[in-house]
Amino acid sequence: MAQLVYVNNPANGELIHTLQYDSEEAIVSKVESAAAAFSSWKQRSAHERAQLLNSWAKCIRENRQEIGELITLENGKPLPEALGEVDYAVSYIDWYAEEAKRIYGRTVPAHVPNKRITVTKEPIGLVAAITPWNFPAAMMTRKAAPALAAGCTFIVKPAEETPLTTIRLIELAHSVGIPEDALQYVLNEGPIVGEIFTSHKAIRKITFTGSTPVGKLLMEQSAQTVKHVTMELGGHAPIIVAKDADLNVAVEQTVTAKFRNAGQTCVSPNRLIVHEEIAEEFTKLLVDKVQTLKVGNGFDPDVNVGPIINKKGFIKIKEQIEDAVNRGATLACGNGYDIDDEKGYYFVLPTVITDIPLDAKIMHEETFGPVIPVVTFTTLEEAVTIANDSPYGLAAYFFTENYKDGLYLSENLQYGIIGWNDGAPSGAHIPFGGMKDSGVGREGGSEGIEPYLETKYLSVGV
Ligand SMILES: NC(=O)C1=CN([C@@H]2O[C@H](COP(=O)(O)OP(=O)(O)OC[C@H]3O[C@@H](n4cnc5c(N)ncnc54)[C@H](OP(=O)(O)O)[C@@H]3O)[C@@H](O)[C@H]2O)C=CC1
Ligand SMILES: O=C(O)CCCCC(=O)O
Repeated sequence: MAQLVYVNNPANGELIHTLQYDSEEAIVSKVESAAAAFSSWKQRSAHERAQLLNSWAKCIRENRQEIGELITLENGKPLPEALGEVDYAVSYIDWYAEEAKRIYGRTVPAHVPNKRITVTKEPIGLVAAITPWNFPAAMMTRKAAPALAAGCTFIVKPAEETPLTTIRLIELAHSVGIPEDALQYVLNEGPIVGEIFTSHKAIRKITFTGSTPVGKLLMEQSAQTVKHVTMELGGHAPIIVAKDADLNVAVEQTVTAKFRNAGQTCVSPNRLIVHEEIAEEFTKLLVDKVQTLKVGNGFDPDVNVGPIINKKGFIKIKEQIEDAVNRGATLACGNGYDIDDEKGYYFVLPTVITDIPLDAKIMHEETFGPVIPVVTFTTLEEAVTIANDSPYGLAAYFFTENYKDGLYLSENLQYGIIGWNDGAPSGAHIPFGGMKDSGVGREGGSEGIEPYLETKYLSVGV
């Protein structure tokens, strides 16, 4: 009997759908058919690939409500956020449909008169993706759209918590004419699929979004077949609030950035580093705002913060809160859970922690939950030291009205994405990715198609 995948609603634990795992033989066979589809897909003109991507985007827009509801059902995020994710996911397809037409080569002046030198770009081949549950639509299109635009074929393993969104997006792609073999999904446990993807020679690139330990493992495994990799891994974003910051803007943007997706976002702020002279006022404004957030089922129109994806995620959050309290921290608001272990749902009240020592776990480990600690600083140098004291380097934010301080912070924060008076810097048109343990490579922007291309150099003697 084939093993089953049970997809449950994280807001109430109810079973939504049951799917069958692909056997290992079936996964290999899908990989091989996707590899075989490469020669014909890459021969389609860039304009034809772009047209097919545009048709896919149009079709997703026509089914926006259905996909949004699917995301809320299997991921738990509030429906308006899920619909926003559908728009965000489509924006990657729009962007790369256009970028498909701008894959330029160049001619190079030769060093001798009797040579002509050209450099061209070619699609890398079959790309395998492993995606997480926190943005089941956007993390898939952010990888599939540039791959298909470049002329690569694509196979994806979605997270076991949220496979339905991926499956539906792929069905829609096929319905508009993207060839079935060129865009496929597989279902099985992460380690099993990871092993097959990384060892199979036909796969030329692995693109992954997920935890840092799994990313490191995939990089190690990919070394055996010298695959290209893009790794979008964990984060531990600081927010620095300078004493001249517009506090209302800083609070508004902190709350939006922190509590979307119940804090389960790699660019979610994980530490607030606030100037000592404004810390009391800022914290009061923050706590007042956080206490207005309503936690519950994402289909309830009043709800702002949905459930935690699963028990493992909940335990990590609870341990970080308990560790902070054991070290003498104060819970300025929050401090509550609504969980049912038997049914399988886990809600965490939005929590602000103060009086916390710098060596507390939450100050160093990714939380992936609706909890944020506040620490204070005296000088900007000290704020930067605290902010950079992390193995991660994905996103950092700061709020200041002072131009010189802003330049100092943007130049000294060791992070790939910087938001200056901006808690929402993401977009299909910008390069998203991190430094240090947060990963390798960039997704989005003109940078996001390069990793799907090989460079070929032709020297002609004349
Ligand atoms: N950068 C980001 O955006 C994300 C960061 N995280 C961080 O990771 C923590 C744990 O979340 P979790 O979902 O367990 O993250 P994982 O990294 O374990 O899962 C992400 C994806 O990787 C797959 N996977 C797991 N193990 C392997 C493996 N050995 N080889 C190949 N693929 C694998 C998963 O498959 P399967 O579902 O089958 O296990 C899933 O599709 C979170 O609390 C958060 O801190 C998590 C998700 C996204
Ligand atoms: O959390 C992630 O996995 C990536 C963040 C996706 C949302 C964004 O692009 O801001």
